[in-house]
Amino acid sequence: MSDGAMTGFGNHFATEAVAGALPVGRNSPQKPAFGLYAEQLSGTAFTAPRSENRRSWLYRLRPSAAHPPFRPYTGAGLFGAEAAQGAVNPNRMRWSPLDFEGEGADWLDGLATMLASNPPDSQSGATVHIYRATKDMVDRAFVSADGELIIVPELGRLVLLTELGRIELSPGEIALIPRGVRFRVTLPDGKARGYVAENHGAAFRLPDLGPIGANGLANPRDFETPVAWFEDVEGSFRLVQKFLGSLWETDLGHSPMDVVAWHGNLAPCKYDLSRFNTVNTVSFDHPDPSIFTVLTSPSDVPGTANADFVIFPPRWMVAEDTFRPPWFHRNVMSEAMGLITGAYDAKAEGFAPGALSLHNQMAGHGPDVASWKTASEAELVPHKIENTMAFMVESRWVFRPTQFALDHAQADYDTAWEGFPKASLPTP
Ligand SMILES: O=C(O)Cc1cc(O)ccc1O
Ligand SMILES: [Fe+2]
Repeated sequence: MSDGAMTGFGNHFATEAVAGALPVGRNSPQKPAFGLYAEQLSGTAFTAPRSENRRSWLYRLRPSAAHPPFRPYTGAGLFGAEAAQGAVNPNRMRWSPLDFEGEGADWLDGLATMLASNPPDSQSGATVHIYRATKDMVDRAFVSADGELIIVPELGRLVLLTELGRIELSPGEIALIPRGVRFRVTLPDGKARGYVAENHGAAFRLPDLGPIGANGLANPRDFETPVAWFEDVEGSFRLVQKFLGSLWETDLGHSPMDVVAWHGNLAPCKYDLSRFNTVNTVSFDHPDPSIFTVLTSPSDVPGTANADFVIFPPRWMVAEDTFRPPWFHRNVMSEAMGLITGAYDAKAEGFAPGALSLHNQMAGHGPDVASWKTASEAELVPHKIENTMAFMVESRWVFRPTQFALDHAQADYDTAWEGFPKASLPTP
């Protein structure tokens, strides 16, 4: 965070870029300072229980209501695409890192929707996108009415210029942008690729820690929310909104990042994944990956997430008499995975940084043959898995590949599990 940051997850923050802009003791004074406009941005129903309630008050140069009608936007051909038509096949799927093609695109036009689950108006499910960008978003902003966004850079830094502040984001960090927050993206390195997990359900929050206790995993104080920042830009400026999976555009004539002060607990933040306090076995067996949950979006079934954002960070492996990598499994939850850096301990080949994999509900998966062989024969001395960071979006809802995803999947992923020797029982 370049211009200062406020720490904590979901805290009630108060910040002003110009002294005196933030009203004291009330939200909506008759005449806000300097002629600013007060606006409430709600992330939950007004009547949501206090522990769930998320909203912020924004004090801006112009009301965000001031714009002409939205018209369809066709610039980002692969973004917002629906799931492919026809029956969803149950196959395990994997995608090599997507190329940077043609003339290049900014962050918005460079988004490709890969996996969609429930329609956004079901207020459940998650959508997984990949971005490839080589241009700054200059005179336009983006907003998703469909869900909050976890942005996961894999290649190149991003600057997220949001209504509520500036976030500088490097690979190894993630940003969380609430539903409805407008932003544009610039590329300090001129080139960027990464993932976006769009959550249509209940807002992400830190998971309960249960017997782990009061500390551990992602600690609240490591989340950083930017202080108020605004740009006073007039002239041609467009806003593209994602709404029910489709893209719409309107002309604003000014930058919507014109919020001079704000307060509340609905705000973007970032988190450095290297701050994650990884907890794991010190005896035997490979624990369930829920111990690596950074953020969770609960559903209406207790313990059954709408979506969990899980990471596989560097860690010591010390388990005795244990097959240490992920076991073979079939999961009632559906798993989309990406790799930010390094290698993943269950896949010796074919899963490079920038790749994506999908193991939907009940798909048999786990270590590939090479990883299984190595781990089955390894001497079980303490071993540190280093220089790696994979992540998983695990959901109770099946992920449906888009047509683009179906057309670009690796052809031979099933061979990852080809050639396991059969167990041989003792002769009776
Ligand atoms: O399938 C995967 O690679 C993800 C995963 C990792 C793990 O350690 C245990 C279960 C699981 O689904
Ligand atoms: Fe899995």
